[in-house]
Amino acid sequence: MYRAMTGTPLSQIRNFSIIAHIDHGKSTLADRLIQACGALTAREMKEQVLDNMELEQERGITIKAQTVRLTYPAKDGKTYILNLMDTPGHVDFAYEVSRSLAACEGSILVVDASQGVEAQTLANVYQAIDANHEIVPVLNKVDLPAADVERVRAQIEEVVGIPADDAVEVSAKTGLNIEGVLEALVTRLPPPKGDATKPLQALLVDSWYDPYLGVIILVRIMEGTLKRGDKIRMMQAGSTYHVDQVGVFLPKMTAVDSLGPGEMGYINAAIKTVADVAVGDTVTLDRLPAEKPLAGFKPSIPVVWCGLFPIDADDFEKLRDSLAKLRLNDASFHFEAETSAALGFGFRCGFLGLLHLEIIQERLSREFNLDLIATAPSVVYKMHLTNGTQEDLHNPADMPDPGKIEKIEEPWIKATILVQDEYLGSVLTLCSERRGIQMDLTYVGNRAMAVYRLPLNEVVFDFYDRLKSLTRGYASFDYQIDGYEESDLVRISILVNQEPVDALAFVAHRTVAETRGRAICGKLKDLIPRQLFKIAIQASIGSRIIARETLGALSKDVTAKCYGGDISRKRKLLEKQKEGKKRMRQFGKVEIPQSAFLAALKMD
Ligand SMILES: Nc1nc2c(ncn2[C@@H]2O[C@H](COP(=O)(O)OP(=O)(O)OP(=O)(O)O)[C@@H](O)[C@H]2O)c(=O)[nH]1
Repeated sequence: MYRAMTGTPLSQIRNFSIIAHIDHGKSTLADRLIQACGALTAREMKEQVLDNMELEQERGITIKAQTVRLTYPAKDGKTYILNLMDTPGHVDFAYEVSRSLAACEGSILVVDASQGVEAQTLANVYQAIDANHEIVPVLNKVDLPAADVERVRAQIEEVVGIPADDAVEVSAKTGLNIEGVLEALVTRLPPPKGDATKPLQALLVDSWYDPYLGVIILVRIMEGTLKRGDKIRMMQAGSTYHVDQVGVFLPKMTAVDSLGPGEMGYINAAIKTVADVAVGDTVTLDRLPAEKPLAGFKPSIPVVWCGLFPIDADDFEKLRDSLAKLRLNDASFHFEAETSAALGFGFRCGFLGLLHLEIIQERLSREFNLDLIATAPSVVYKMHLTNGTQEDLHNPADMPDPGKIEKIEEPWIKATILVQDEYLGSVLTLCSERRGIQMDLTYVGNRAMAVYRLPLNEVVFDFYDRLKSLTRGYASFDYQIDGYEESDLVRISILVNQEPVDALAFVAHRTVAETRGRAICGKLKDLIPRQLFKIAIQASIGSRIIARETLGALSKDVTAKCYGGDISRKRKLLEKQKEGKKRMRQFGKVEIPQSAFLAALKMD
C-alpha cells in the first residue's frame, strides 16, 4: 500500500485550482503539470486524463471537478505536494467551480494569449477573489503567431484588475515553461493552515458513484486527521459511516493511512447513494465531533426544468432506471414523475442550465438508447396566491387560474457579454428584445463589454444560440442568477383542434404574449401534417383566443403514386409511413410530429 508522505509540513503543501474561459487550455495545462511531476509516464499519459467521461472528451468540456496530487521537487531543494482541483469551464457549472475554489488557497488563471480576456475569465476570477484566493495569471498559447502577450497582459491589469507583470508565459501544447508555473505555485501561493490535533473538519467537495467501490466522496481536510477505520459523521445530514478506505489521486486512486490538514483525498465508507451525502457538508469524527460545521456553500438549485417523455410508452420504467443511474453521479440533477394529458407518463426534470439539460438528454439517448420528447424548458416561477400561500411553479401547464394568483415573480440574471464592435448593435438589439436592462457598456481592448440584467425566461430557450449566430461565434457570454422580481406574466395555451396541448403551454410577459402566440400558431401550421379534415390551431390566454391559424384538409395516400402491381414498393412506403407515425403524438384526432414541440417554441 502507498504510504502517505506523513510528516510533510503544511509549508510544503499547495492547493490550487485552474480557472479559465472555455478552450483557453485549462485541461491541456493540467495534463502538462501532471506529466512534469512524473505522476504518469508519457506512455500512461492518455490525452486529457482529467476529462474522463466519454461525452466530456467528445465535447471537449470538463463537467465533473476532479483532483490530482502531484509531487514537485522545487528549486529551493524542498519537495512539495501540489493538489490540483480541476474546475469546469461552462457557465452552467459555475456552482462546481465555487466548491472547487472553496477547497483551495489559490488559483492559476489561464488566459489564451491570442484571444485575451473573455466573459468567463472575469466570472471565474471574481469567484476566486470571493474565495480569498491568491491568483497566478498564466498567458497560454504563446506558441501561436497570433499571441499578443503584452496586449493581454495589459487587459488582465485593466479589466480583471489584478497585477500581471509577472504573469507566466507558457505553451501548454508544446510544454514551454511548465516549470515556471510550478515554481510560481510554490513561491506565490500561500500554504494551507490547520492543526492535525484539533477535531476533524473536512469539507465535502464532491461525490460520485464508482461501479466497483460504490459512493466515493472527495474531501479537503481543514482541521484534524482522518484515518482508515474512523467512524465519521456528516454534520448537517447527521448520518454516520465507517471509513473503509482513505486515499489520494496520483491521479489513480491510491489508498493512504491517513489524511491531515491541508490535504485533499477521497473516502470510501459504504455510503449507499450519492443522494445520501450533501456536497458542502462538513465531515467530522463521531467520537470527537467538531464544535461547528465549516461555512458551507449554497446548495445547487436547478434553474431550468423540462418534461422528458418516452416516445414509446413501454419505455417509461427504462427511463426511470436510466434517470436514477445518471443521478448517482450528478446530484445537481433532479427528476420527479409527471403525467401529461398529451404525452402520457414521463418525468419533470431540473437542470443547472441549458447545457446541463442537453448533456443529460444526449446521455439518455446515447448511453441508454431512449427515444424521448422533451418539452420546452421553463424557469421556476414563484407564485403568490390570493389565499396567502406561495408555491414554486416548475411546469407552465400547472399554472393556477389567473383569478387565484396575487402576483408572480420570475428569476433574473446578470449577464456579461464581450463582443467585437461590429456586432455590438445586433447584440444590444437582441438584449432589448429580450426585455434586457443595460447596466454597463465599456471597452476591453477593441471589444465591447456589455453588462445586462435579463429575465432568465428570455435566455433559457435560444438566447445563446442566437447570440452565437448574430456574432458569428465571436461573442463570449456568462451569467449569474440575480434574484427574483415581480412581473406581468401570463400562461399561453396552445390548442390544436380545440384540444389544449399541455406540452406546448408556456409562460411569457404580457407585452409579448400575442406576438409569440401568433408566431407559434404560424409555425405549427407548417409543422403539423395536413389531415383529412380542417384543423384550428389556436393560442389562448385563459379563455381568450389571441391567435388562430387554420390548417386545410388534405387526403394523403402515400401509395397513390405507385400504380401498377409493385407490391413491395407499396409496402415499403407504408412501412416508412408507419415509422414516421411512431414519431408522432396523437392529439384528439390530430397527430403532431415530435420535431414540432421544440421547433414551435424557437423564437426568430
Ligand atoms: N497552439 C496552442 N494550442 C493550445 C495550447 N494549449 C491548449 N491548446 C489547444 O486549445 C484547445 C483547448 O484546450 P483545452 O485544454 O481543451 O481547453 P480547456 O480550457 O480545458 O477547455 P474546457 O475543458 O472545455 O474548459 C485544444 O485544442 C488544445 O490543443 C497552447 O499552448 N498552444
